[in-house]
Amino acid sequence: MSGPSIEISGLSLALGGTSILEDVALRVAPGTIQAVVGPNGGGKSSLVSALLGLMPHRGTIDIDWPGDRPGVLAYVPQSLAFDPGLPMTVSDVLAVMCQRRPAFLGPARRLAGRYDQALERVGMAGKRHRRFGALSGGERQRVLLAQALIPDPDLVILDEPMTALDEAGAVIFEDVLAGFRARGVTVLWVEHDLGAVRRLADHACGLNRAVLFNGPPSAVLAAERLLALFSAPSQRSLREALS
Ligand SMILES: Nc1ncnc2c1ncn2[C@@H]1O[C@H](COP(=O)(O)OP(=O)(O)OP(=O)(O)O)[C@@H](O)[C@H]1O
Repeated sequence: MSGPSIEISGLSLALGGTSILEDVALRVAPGTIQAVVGPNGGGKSSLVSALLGLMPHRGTIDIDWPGDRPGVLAYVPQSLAFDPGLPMTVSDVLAVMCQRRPAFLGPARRLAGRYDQALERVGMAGKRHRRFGALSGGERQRVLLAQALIPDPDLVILDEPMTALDEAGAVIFEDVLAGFRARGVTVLWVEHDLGAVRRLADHACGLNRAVLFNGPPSAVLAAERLLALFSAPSQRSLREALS
């Protein structure tokens, strides 16, 4: 199965009485890599949470899977809230994130063989039995990326997956993304590295409470738009100014 399309319309979300997202509309075509860029606190992770069904919101999010059944979704979180003292191995963490059966029973048989393969893909071969809490930040990030490869996803949601990755890790990430593209996986990718977005995304959406722009990176990531996106005091007036 190839990836689904995503249609977000009229999405508004408030937290603690503060408006976080306002009337967000975004269409992601099947099998494309859609980046979401914007300033800290601009609502990118909140958009991801709404997409994952984790945050109450107004408006609609339609994921249109090809075929007659929903496909497989993988999610790479921005970070994992984790007590580094917990006696959990890399394998345990993969089991917690990739399967419904309790992690203490070990990996589901159907997935067990894929752990080593996924860890090797992200340059973590042989580290399956290491304590997760003892890994470096970049190594943990690689494990988070590896867990998204295990279920063979049709839709992948990445929330700042390059954070903490070194140069070799960034090359691996780019290769993983190329693999998703080749398989027709739909990717929604929150990212701060605008150079990577320019190189790798099909479309880039500028989000700061509202969508300020969306289109091919070469067309929309121009200096004046980025300045507006990252310094805007009033998003509504900017959106009008940019349209
Ligand atoms: N539970 C909450 N209650 C109140 N405000 C919240 C809550 N969670 C997030 N926020 C606020 O919502 C806003 C958007 O946060 P979000 O994490 O979506 O931004 P972001 O664009 O992903 O930022 P970053 O680039 O820093 O990761 C922030 O101002 C944040 O403080």
